[in-house]
Amino acid sequence: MNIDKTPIEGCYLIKPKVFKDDRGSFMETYNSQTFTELTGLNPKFVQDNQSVSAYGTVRGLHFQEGKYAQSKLVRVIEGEVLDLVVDLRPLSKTFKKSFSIKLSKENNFQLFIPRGLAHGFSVLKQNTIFCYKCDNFYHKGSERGIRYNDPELNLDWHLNQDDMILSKKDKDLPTLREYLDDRKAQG
Ligand SMILES: Cc1cn([C@H]2C[C@H](O)[C@@H](COP(=O)(O)OP(=O)(O)O[C@H]3O[C@@H](C)C(=O)[C@@H](O)[C@H]3O)O2)c(=O)[nH]c1=O
Repeated sequence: MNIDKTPIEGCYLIKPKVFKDDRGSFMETYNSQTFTELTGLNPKFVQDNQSVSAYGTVRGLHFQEGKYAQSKLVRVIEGEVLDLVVDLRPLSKTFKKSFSIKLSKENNFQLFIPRGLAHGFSVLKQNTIFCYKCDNFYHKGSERGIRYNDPELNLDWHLNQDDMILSKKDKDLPTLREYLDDRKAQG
């Protein structure tokens, strides 16, 4: 397993070692010991999620706030996505910066997303299966988000606007500016 730093502090790209033989292949999809050795982090994952999406789906940008903030370890087991994070930690050197990477069944890449980042992905192949571990439980009241087409972030989802499929909830999310103003007002 290789772990590469990304431009966003605490966000790592993980490339599992795949063993191939006549039967097929094998890989460790998570090893807490190796993960801690290579990153210095020790997340305690408590929830595993899976979504299936049609080509053109955009999910995000999502995060949970406060005591329900989540780190996530995300991967694709069928199909391909463009996975995208935005740093929302005000004290971070990369505050408001984004990073994206293609995750696919073929490359087996995983992205570790620390708490304090917004996360989303666009689906580049039909019936993509997206799996992820979270180190905190789902808590509806702590869910927050930023609109996928935020004018300030100007994110490239690698999709034509006409092909995009979004939930009503995601279409109605606030812009980054609206979210940050709201966060400031709440103290
Ligand atoms: C995220 C989540 C949703 N749900 C329910 C709520 C809702 O009825 C249904 C679908 O939820 P959503 O539309 O929020 O699903 P989705 O848009 O796939 O949400 C996910 O998006 C990606 C980008 C993330 O980063 C995740 O953390 C998560 O927010 O599933 C749970 O029961 N548990 C969960 O952990």
